[in-house]
Amino acid sequence: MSMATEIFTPSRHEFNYVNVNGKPRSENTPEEFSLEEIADHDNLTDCWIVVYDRVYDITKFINEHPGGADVLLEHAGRDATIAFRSTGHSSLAIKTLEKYYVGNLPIRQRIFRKPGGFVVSNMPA
Ligand code: HEM
Repeated sequence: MSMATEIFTPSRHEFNYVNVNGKPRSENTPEEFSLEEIADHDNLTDCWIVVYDRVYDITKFINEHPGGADVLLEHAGRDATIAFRSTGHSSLAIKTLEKYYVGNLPIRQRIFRKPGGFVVSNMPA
């Protein structure tokens, strides 16, 4: 057992999310991407955004967005939660988003969704 594993004793909830070596614990555990890593996906041919602590690869959606490609590219590689929310998107938009879900922010970088199912938004938990 490594030193890190001995020191790190996650709670029951954290156990499902956090990993010591940066890799998913299992196939069922959503992958985690840090804001630093997400920032590399910031262009028309490789575009990720964050909405409510979830990570979306919207590369294939950019040219289909009813609100235009430009507003999405302004948020490429960044958190788009405020823009997404303030535009008053419909439930169809939220459903559309789910098609492009690739993973979550690590716990330490989350704002809305905390271990234990605590959710500070009306987005699906
Ligand atoms: C990947 C994330 C996004 C998805 C899946 C998405 C999806 C949609 C959908 C389906 C619509 C049609 C209206 C509706 O159903 O609400 C729409 C409209 C719109 N979106 Fe987004 N959107 C996203 C991100 C954004 C962002 C970051 C902005 C930035 C401000 C934005 C700005 C707009 C605007 C201005 C419209 C209205 C267009 C019009 O009525 O002419 N969207 N979006």
